[in-house]
Amino acid sequence: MSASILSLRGVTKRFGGLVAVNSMDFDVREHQVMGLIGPNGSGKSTTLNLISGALKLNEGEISLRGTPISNLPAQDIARKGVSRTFQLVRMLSSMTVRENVVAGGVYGHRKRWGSEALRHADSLLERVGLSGQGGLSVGQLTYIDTKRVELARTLAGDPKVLLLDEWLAGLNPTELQIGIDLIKSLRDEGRTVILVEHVMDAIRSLCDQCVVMASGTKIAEGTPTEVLSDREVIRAYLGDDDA
Ligand SMILES: Nc1ncnc2c1ncn2[C@@H]1O[C@H](COP(=O)(O)OP(=O)(O)OP(=O)(O)O)[C@@H](O)[C@H]1O
Repeated sequence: MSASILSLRGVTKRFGGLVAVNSMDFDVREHQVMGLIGPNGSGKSTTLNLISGALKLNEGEISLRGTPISNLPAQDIARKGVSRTFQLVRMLSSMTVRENVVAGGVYGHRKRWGSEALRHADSLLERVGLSGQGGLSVGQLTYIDTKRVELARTLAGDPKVLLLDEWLAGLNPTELQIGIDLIKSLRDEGRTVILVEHVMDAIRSLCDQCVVMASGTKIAEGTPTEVLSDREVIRAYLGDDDA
């Protein structure tokens, strides 16, 4: 079994009186895909924001290979190899697709400059299915293609731990299969992936482990088959009447 690369212990985030993330504990093992799932508003995106440093914890600790990272600014966490995509894609509209990908590497784990950065951006665009599209303005892209660019941007800094926030949402069945295969290939090349996802087919076929949240708290942990047959998880998704 692979070693733990990322650990959360007692991680708590409050927004005023609301406890969005309540004493979360879990470990993510190296080279695995971990699914963070749960009903709307259960605290999944907030947890990703705490890992990436976009939000600061109220209590607890997050460590990367045993070294605490939760007190670091977001760009330092990215430099250590933890990067994320956003649920609402954030593109720099004055730049081309290729320039957006290059910009994504600026705070990354591995930096490239000049022609090397441009070549690397083109190879990432090819990888996400946007071969030859680097010169387009981002305004010319379809929704799906902006998501592809978002992933290429995140990969530009060579992250070891990739945080995907509903990256597969809104894809049609053909695109979904391509997206699933792409995430599998990222794991196969040695990256660790944490994905927040509502698409259950993707959870089943991609995740080695899942953590299920409800109202900010971890209610189950295990393989997709284990957690998706857990009574408390079914109750959290369907409500008491339907469980
Ligand atoms: N910046 C914020 N300020 C105040 N409350 C917030 C903030 N961000 C999130 N929340 C609240 O924290 C709770 C958890 O939200 P979060 O977005 O983490 O849930 P989620 O599981 O990712 O939901 P979804 O699946 O709908 O994206 C919700 O009640 C949400 O309204």
